[in-house]
Amino acid sequence: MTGTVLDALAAHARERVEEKKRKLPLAELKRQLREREALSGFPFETALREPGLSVIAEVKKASPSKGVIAEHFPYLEIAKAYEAAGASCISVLTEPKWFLGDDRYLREIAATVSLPCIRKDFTVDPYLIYEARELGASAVLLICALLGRSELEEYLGIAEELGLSALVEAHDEEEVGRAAEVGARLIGVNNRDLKSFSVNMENSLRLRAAAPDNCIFIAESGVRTPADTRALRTVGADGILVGEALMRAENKAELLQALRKGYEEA
Ligand SMILES: O=P(O)(O)OC[C@@H](O)[C@@H](O)c1c[nH]c2ccccc12
Repeated sequence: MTGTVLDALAAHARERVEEKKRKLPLAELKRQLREREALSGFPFETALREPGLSVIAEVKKASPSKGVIAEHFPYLEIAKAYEAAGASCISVLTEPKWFLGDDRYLREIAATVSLPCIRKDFTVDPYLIYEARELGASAVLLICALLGRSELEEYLGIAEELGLSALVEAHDEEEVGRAAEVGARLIGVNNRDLKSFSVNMENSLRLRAAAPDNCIFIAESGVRTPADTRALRTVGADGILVGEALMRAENKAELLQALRKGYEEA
């Protein structure tokens, strides 16, 4: 992703938020949430704490780097297949322009499967966190490259208050340090460079040591093979976030099993 694409994604996310606020003001959204039963026990984090390789399986129709991944996109069937295959959690893209995501996909998937779901979007405003809760998510993504330290702290606090977990995404040493400083319990290192699109597994392998021992450490993007998960186990990673490889896999259970096996064998 060129600097401009990440900038454009963030700018478009801000526009989307303004439109959402016009349709349903934050005060009204908050009021709706107060009528809801509290979300307790941080189910997303709890699922990731299970022993063995944790797998966050992503429902993704397209991406800026790959274009359309799934022409035919039966999102509920895909989510159900992930659940049956033994995924720990599900990630659902809600960004509409570049990832062809939709809030509706998240709402329906969260209501259908029993796995905890993360809203995968460009969180540039607290509104998207409250809305994630309303859509049925139990976690949100916070991207360090888009948020300063004080925003990260504020957004983490809002998520916490709503009972949502936050996966804090970092791409380099400085960002991992920032995630740790603000007390992120779930840290994801993206193997995809948000500026150049290039994917390098070495990134998460190298940065494991920069994150606190006791955080849940997730390797994101480009994870495809048992050799990848074997290497990740060796450095002490807890889980993976996999989109494209699982989306394209005819037999999702088989791929998931192979990835787990690679991890167990390390
Ligand atoms: O399809 P992949 O290479 O397995 O990647 C999944 C996930 O890591 C990727 O979709 C992602 C990581 N961080 C993001 C931030 C926004 C949108 C998407 C992402």
